[in-house]
Amino acid sequence: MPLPKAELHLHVEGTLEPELAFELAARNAVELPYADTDDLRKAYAFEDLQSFLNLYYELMAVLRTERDFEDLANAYLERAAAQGVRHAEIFFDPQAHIARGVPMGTVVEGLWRALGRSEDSHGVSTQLIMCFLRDESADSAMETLRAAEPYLDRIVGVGLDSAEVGHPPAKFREVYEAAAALGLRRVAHAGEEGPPEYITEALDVLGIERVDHGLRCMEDPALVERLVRERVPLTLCPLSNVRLRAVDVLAEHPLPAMLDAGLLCTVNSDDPAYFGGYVADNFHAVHDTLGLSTERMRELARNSFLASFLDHDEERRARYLAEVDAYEFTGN
Ligand SMILES: Nc1ncnc2[nH]cnc12
Ligand SMILES: [Zn+2]
Repeated sequence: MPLPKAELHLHVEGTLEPELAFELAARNAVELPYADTDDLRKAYAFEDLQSFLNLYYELMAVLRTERDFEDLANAYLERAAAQGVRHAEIFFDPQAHIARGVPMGTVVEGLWRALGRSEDSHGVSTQLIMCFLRDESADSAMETLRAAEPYLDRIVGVGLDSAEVGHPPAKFREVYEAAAALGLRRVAHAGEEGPPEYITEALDVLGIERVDHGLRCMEDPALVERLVRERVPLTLCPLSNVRLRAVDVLAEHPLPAMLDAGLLCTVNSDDPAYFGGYVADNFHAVHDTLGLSTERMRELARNSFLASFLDHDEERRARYLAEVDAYEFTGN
């Protein structure tokens, strides 16, 4: 039995496995510029975030109907359950779909067909976080927020993703203010490829409660001190960092130093279909390669529930934490 955990940094579109991409392409008569799944997998050699994003957006062309989004989310939830995930806070990128003529309602209703029965079918509780694409305009983000208003009972918060460098958080001040006024929780990718200043800006200007990635905070000791003092969670994605070359090799990942510094770190999979592993694979990789003790692994699992947006259901959070505390490690 895998260690119980929450997954807090997961792009549902990044769970599109090559086999499902081809199945959906056939279903929707979409032509993919790859001969087969092996040929597609050869394209998974990324140089940086942008080279990954190019493929990530290209493959989304196969997602067209509610059923497609339902199948995508169900496939993820089934895998996540097998990896010990008890709770998942799932990102989606509506602008990337709306731009292709797929309305917000199709995306949210489709995802909800899977998420709404996930507890019964997979034993995984879920929440949805709508991300804005930071390389699109602030006006486009605001329009997207307005388009989401009929679905806010299904969306717990907003996030910010896509190409980071050159798109500082402050561009989205108004849209984050509007999101807060609607009662939405706020997170943002910061410090993945971008500088530590983007992390500070996302905290101060956007009022975020969690930092997605946040890797580069380690370049700024005063920022680390602040993140520790304010108990701001970081959603780290170690295998993603290797594949997108934010770190050279996993053995050089700063996670052990971040934990030693007292940061509230969590481990997540980001875009598992593209980066060679789901969340338990990330846990195993950091355990095996970075030599983290079982107590550190338990801390990571505890952190995932402490950092989750389960504030409306503290009883559930306590139940999940008790499961982590009772977990007996066998082998690794
Ligand atoms: N790792 C990542 N960083 C920024 N945007 C993303 N969109 C999907 N995955 C992403
Ligand atoms: Zn991400």
